[in-house]
Amino acid sequence: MSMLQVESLPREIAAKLLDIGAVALRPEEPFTWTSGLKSPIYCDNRLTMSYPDIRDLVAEGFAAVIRESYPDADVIAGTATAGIPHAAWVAQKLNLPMAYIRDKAKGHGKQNQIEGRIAAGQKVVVIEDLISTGGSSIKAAQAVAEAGGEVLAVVAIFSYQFASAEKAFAEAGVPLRTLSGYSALIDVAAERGIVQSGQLASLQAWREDPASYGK
Ligand SMILES: O=P(O)(O)OC[C@H]1O[C@H](OP(=O)(O)OP(=O)(O)O)[C@H](O)[C@@H]1O
Ligand SMILES: O=C(O)c1cc(=O)[nH]c(=O)[nH]1
Repeated sequence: MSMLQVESLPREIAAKLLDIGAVALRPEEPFTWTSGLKSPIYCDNRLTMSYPDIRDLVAEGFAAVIRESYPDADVIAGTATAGIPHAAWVAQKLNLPMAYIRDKAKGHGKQNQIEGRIAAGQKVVVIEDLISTGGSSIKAAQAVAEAGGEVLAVVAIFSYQFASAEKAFAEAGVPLRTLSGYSALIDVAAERGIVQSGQLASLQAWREDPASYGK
């Protein structure tokens, strides 16, 4: 692949998500998110698994961020389920151990929440596919901390960049880095004529107050 330009990743990844139909707009029948919020948009980053060039672009992006900002990471830990494959690809690129974090401990077997090894004191980068409220990945980071790991950051493919999510990460003391996000997505979608200028204001207003949408 050609030289990776981290600065151009937000638009590049947003364009790829649009290319593969990962972004669905459905204002007439809002999606229900994992947090319970209703949304006119759903971004299915799981589809990137099916495209080797796109999943490799994502893995290169993650690897570049980790090499640059978290070079002393000991473990790459994916959030279950959608973060797991991306964690595996970047751990392989960086030749680092990998683990994954379930949303809750198993009710049988070893009753683990974390699978794989995270030893006390190890520095961990958590890989997530997408940040809406941030609730899932903050919970995952807290599980790592309870296991004795030191969370260096959550690094995600995409964030809706809600102010409330940024506040939640700040309050939890968990640094967040993302490869792409809603602003880049809306810019590229507008340039392509996928969203019309008349829809931009309502998409912007939705992002400023997502909790009120559909109420
Ligand atoms: O920032 P949040 O508000 O927590 O939302 C984002 C989370 O929601 C999705 O997971 P989902 O619960 O759909 O499960 P999956 O990863 O197993 O598909 C996504 O993969 C993130 O983990
Ligand atoms: O918040 C969620 O559940 C969510 C939103 C979204 O756009 N994509 C996704 O996979 N999950």
